[in-house]
Order: sequence, then structure tokens, then C-alpha cells
Amino acid sequence: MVADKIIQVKHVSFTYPDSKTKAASDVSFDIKKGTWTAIVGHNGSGKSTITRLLNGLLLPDKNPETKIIIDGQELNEETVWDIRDKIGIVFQNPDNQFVGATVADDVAFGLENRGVPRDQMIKTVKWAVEQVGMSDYFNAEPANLSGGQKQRVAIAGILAIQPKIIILDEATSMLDPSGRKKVLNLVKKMKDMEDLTVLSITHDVNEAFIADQVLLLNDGKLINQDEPVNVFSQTKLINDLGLEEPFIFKLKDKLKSVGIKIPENVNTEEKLIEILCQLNSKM
Ligand SMILES: Nc1ncnc2c1ncn2[C@@H]1O[C@H](COP(=O)(O)OP(=O)(O)OP(=O)(O)O)[C@@H](O)[C@H]1O
Repeated sequence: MVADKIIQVKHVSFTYPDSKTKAASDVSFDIKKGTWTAIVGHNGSGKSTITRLLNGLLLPDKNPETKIIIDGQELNEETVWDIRDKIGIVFQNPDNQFVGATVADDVAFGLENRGVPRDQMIKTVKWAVEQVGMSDYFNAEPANLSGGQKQRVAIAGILAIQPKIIILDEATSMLDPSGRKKVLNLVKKMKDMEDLTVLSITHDVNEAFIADQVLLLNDGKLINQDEPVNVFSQTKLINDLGLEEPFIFKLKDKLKSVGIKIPENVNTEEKLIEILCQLNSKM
């Protein structure tokens, strides 16, 4: 394995049974360990298909050049269970991911399944619930939590089993702005602390903008792989694909239209606020 590449996808295609078109078409990409990658594309562009291929739920079309390597292991019938253990997935609907009667039970579920000894399980559950800021709800019923809190508990369940990769499959799309922000901040913190590799599948360009890299899909083809600022500054392509520009780009355009020019390299809200404050103090 090339040491820092945790995911290697080479010439992967996939055709659903009875379909004439490829849902993934000769897709190749690498993902570095400890980074955040956003997979972006319109409805039906192949985002979920790629994720299902990564954890072996779908098998690629046969081709001698095709390879999926996860954490040094080539995905095949023998390695698929090992590889699934390395990947935790948070799904879109917070209500569909609970099995436990309390938050603690729920977070313990994956550990129980793996036969983790009780003492260690109690410690790990406490740690994971703390990490996501839900200790006050340890014995609460998941049904009584808000959407954002439910997603944080789902993340705790994943952290408890210590995966190498976490996939957010539209995990924030049903949350309000505050819940969304809390979940994304949490994932960012986890990425930095636990050296997790994050993949988020999203329609939300602002969520994709905080990633380290973006994979842009269209009709099953990977059409761009780059830093978010480079991907989203191709405005025509982004609009042609039916995606929006990130908020920060729109704001810079608006400021420009009223005569306030913001330097090209200012692409975060924090930097923009800093520049506007500097301009304000000179007025
Ligand atoms: N089970 C299936 N059987 C047949 N075709 C499918 C199946 N699932 C998806 N497809 C087709 O494969 C293509 C890619 O679908 P996929 O779900 O991967 O896209 P997506 O980008 O995740 O879409 P969305 O944003 O709507 O979730 C689409 O044309 C879709 O209609």
C-alpha cells in the first residue's frame, strides 16, 4: 500500500441488473488517510452507488484493471467483512438507525455484536457518548431526541467501534441549520482527533466546501477531483450540473457588485469577516 492512501479505486464501473447505462463508469480516485472528501453530484449521478461499491454491498463490473483497495486490503469475497468493519456509515434519516432503548444501549450495540468484554464496553460507550457531547442524555430514549442529537448518537455508535473511515450518506440533509452545523463540527473534530478519514455524500455545496477535496460526479463519471475552491470556482460547469455555488462565492459576487472587491484567495467566512472588518476600520 502507498502509506497515506487509505482508499484506492481503480477503473471501477457498475451496471445495475436490467439497466442499459452504467451507474458508475470507469471511476478512479485515491483518498488520503485522515482527510475529508465530499462526493458531490445531482440526483442519480452515482454517489450512493460508489459508496455501496466501497463497502462491498455492490460488486463492480468485471474488468481486469478494476481494483478497490481499502486500508491496504483489496476488496474481494474474503476481505469484505474485514473491510466493512473499517467503515462506519451514518445515514440520512436519523429515525431509522436506532436499535437500543436508551442512548447508552444504542451506542453499545456494535460492541455487543463484536463480543467486546463488558468492562471495556462500558468504558468505550461512556467515552463515545462524551465525544459527541451527549453525556447528559446517556439514559434518554433515542425517540425523544432532536434530529441533530440522534445523528450525534449515531456517530457515537460508530466511534465506539473505532472504524478507520466514516461515511456520511446525506447525514445532515434532514437537520435544521443548527443541528447540521453541530454534526459537521463534530465530524471535523473527530477527523482531527481520531485520524478518521471522512467521506460525505451530499447535495449541499456548503458542506462540500469545508472538505479537503471534492469528487464531482455526473452520470456515473468522475468529472473533477480537486480542492473545493478549485472545483466550485468553475461556475459554468457547476451551474450546468444543476448545483449551486457555495454561499461564500455568492456573497463575494454581491460585494463586488457594490464595489467591494475581495481578494481571490479569501474563501472562508472567517477570512472574509476579517477583511470586511479591516475595510470597515479604514472607513
Ligand atoms: N437498485 C437500482 N436498480 C437500478 N438502477 C438503479 C438502482 N439504484 C440506482 N440506480 C440508478 O443508478 C444511477 C445512480 O444512482 P445513485 O443512487 O448512485 O445516484 P445518487 O447520486 O446517489 O442519487 P441521489 O442523490 O438521488 O441519491 C441512477 O441512474 C439510478 O437511477
